[in-house]
Amino acid sequence: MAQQFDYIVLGAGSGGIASANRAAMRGAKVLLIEAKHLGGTCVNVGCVPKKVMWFGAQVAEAVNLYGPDYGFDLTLNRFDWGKLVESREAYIERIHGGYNRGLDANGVTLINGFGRFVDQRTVEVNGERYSAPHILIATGGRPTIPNIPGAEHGIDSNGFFALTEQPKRVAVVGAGYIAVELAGVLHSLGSETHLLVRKHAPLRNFDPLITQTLVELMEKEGPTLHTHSVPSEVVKEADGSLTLKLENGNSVNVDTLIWAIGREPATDVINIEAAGIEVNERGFIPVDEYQNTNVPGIHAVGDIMAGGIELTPVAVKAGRQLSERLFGNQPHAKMDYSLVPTVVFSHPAIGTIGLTEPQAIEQYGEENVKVYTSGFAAMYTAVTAHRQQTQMKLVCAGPEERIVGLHGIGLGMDEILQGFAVAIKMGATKADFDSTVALHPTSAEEFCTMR
Ligand SMILES: Cc1cc2nc3c(=O)[nH]c(=O)nc-3n(C[C@H](O)[C@H](O)[C@H](O)COP(=O)(O)OP(=O)(O)OC[C@H]3O[C@@H](n4cnc5c(N)ncnc54)[C@H](O)[C@@H]3O)c2cc1C
Repeated sequence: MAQQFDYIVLGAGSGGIASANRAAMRGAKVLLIEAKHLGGTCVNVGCVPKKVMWFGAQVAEAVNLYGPDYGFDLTLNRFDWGKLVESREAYIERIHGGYNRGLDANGVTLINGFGRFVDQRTVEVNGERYSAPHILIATGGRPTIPNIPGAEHGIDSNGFFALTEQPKRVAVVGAGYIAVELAGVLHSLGSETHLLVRKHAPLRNFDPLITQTLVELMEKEGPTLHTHSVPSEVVKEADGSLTLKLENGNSVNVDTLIWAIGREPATDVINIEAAGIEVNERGFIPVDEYQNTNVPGIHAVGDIMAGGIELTPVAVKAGRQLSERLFGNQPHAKMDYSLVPTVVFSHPAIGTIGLTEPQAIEQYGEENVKVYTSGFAAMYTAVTAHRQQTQMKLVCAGPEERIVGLHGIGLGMDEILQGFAVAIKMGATKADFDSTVALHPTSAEEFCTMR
């Protein structure tokens, strides 16, 4: 006999924990099943450890690039990668504790184990069966490894976070934000770092001003960018090093190779066939605007869903909205996937929301789009020999110049974006930005003073 719950959540990552807690707060009897660690990708091998490493890189930049011109006479003995990892993991442990306390307080039953479907209402974990009228699939994704000879000699982003020693020479393959971030961190912390991308640039789907500035900054400051570089084979040499051979005939020899070429859903291992849940050709689960799969009572949120936005706050919000709809007496609650802001923790950071300039022109017509830009050296860097570019863009549409896109690359952009995202979500126009008194002297003020 299966044990009965109101709601079973498969996967205690960003979406799963948020949904389970909210459902329990609304009175549901909830079972949460997690195969590995509470917090999922974001807390254990994603956003959180990545940001800690990025902060470490910021410290390195302050010491190496900016400190001397601010008058600091520094003698650096060494950088201890192991100590940074130790501090990071201790911080993550504290987050696990917080999650455990939250689930306990809300009365969520947590089981550690790998869940699989038995039928449309039942899952099995550790040999026991559990049933519920509503089941949420929030099992996230896993890194993709290319299908080329020797690919197994490389590691993925999970492997990056497992490194206990700093690689001396490293190649990161991939053009997305994870590749850009990992390469930036490694470079700033002192590894000889190569970033290899298939086409002409990383982050090709960002506004052209951002992509172009990122490439210029990499050319000036590193890491070494290899464009039009498609790996064909990895050879492990007698000295233990790895030679990454490319389709264009070039090769790169490194100690560590990191694949960051994308992520794929893990729907192939949870026996979804037993429940009759449809997946698309890439294995992601299609859902409607209420997070319903094709099977009544089975829902999906986060990285596992087809056509989603693979970000933690998106999974969290979708999970909570679903629980409000199912158990919170809010029958129309749903996630709004429009105007989601995104930050890339590159060097310097990128912040972006809404349409790029080409997207706005396609949507509104060139004659209805007006663009404002601003470029300058961030003040923090401008007083040093190491001046670093900031570039910003506002994309406006229609006679009222509603802001449909805001893009920036520069120091502090990660913290600047959130407030502007609120204004844009509320329908702000260029006149609204102009009528707001600037904060001086900051980089952010440029968004309110563009002419
Ligand atoms: C390197 C990296 C950096 C990132 N940085 C950012 C960032 O800065 N900002 C941001 O917003 N997003 C970032 N992301 C993306 C973010 O981590 C994901 O979008 C988010 O974690 C998705 O949440 P989720 O709930 O869908 O899945 P996950 O968080 O992946 O959680 C899924 C959970 O399900 C568990 N699971 C899987 N199968 C089963 C099963 N059968 N039974 C039980 N449990 C199972 C897994 O163990 C996992 O804990 C980053 C991702 C990576 C890889």
